[in-house]
Amino acid sequence: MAPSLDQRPRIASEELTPEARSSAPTATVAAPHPIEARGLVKRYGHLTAVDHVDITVEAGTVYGYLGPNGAGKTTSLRMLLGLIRPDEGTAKLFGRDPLEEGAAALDGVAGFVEAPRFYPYLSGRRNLELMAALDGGDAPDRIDAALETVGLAGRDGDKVKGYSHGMKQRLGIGAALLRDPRLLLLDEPTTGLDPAGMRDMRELVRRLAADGITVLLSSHLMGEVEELCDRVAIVRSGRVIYEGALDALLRSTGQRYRLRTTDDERAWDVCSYRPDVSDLRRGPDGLTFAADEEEAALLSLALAHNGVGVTALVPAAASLEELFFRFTEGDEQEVPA
Ligand SMILES: Nc1ncnc2c1ncn2[C@@H]1O[C@H](COP(=O)(O)OP(=O)(O)OP(=O)(O)O)[C@@H](O)[C@H]1O
Repeated sequence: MAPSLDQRPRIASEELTPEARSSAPTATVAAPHPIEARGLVKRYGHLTAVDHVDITVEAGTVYGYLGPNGAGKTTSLRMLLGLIRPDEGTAKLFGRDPLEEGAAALDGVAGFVEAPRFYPYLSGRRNLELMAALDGGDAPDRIDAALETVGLAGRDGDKVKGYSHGMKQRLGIGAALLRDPRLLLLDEPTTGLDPAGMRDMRELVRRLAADGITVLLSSHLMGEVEELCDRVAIVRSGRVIYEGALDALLRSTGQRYRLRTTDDERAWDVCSYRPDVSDLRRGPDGLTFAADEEEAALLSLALAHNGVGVTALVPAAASLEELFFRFTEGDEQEVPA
């Protein structure tokens, strides 16, 4: 069960005189963050899978932990949940370290790493009943609501072996909801789902976040993170190379334009010669570059002067996908501070 506000640390009243004690207002310390990890390191032989990672997830956010395959996302989540021991660093959930405090540190915390696992020959409901019995407390009373929330109320009597991958993922979230979580950790919850399954899962995460649950979502899908998350950490080779608000990241590249022309090769040359056009790139939709409005206007004249017809010149924010590839495959100096 979630710790009540009364269990939050206070200034010990024993340190005050009896008079002061009776008149002093009780000073409360700010509630600890849902996740606070400092300097996490995990090595496997010569490989440093997670390399001095700091993560702070504030209450009420949907936090994207984004990185390519093998970047160390699952290993980080395992350490956060106390499933494996870091070689260095600490991870605290609501101020408690799962390695030191065991199950008590996981009060109000739920989720799954890699894929949720169930007894295939039992029904979805029976699986949840067994888990609820393990969780204890009023978890059994939440089964119906959990099945309803994840859209399995009509299929709860079917054996899990007959569930689609998407249904199993949703049942995994249903199992997490039995714990009445304030924090959900989800490791690539849409991996392997078809587009409709992905849409349903995103919708579910959005609804849970709207209900006030803090979510840490690991993913290598930029669109998903862009759609769902307020804050992101981008990891590459075990290290966090960017951490911050998603909108700040998307704005960090300055004013950008997308340019389509009748002759992109020639347009590229014209753009390259202009000193006030920077960060020129080729994309699937023509060229993109950074410039101010005045320069964009001058550039359109220069293109016309060089016999290049402009079919589109529109302001465009850099997409997370563009930034992700730039950061995870390109030069690290490109990552904004
Ligand atoms: N138990 C282990 N023993 C040895 N190496 C491991 C172990 N677990 C993870 N690794 C390695 O650590 C690195 C990070 O793996 P991890 O699974 O955390 O990455 P990931 O970002 O979750 O990748 P993916 O998106 O593919 O799931 C990889 O190179 C992986 O091979």
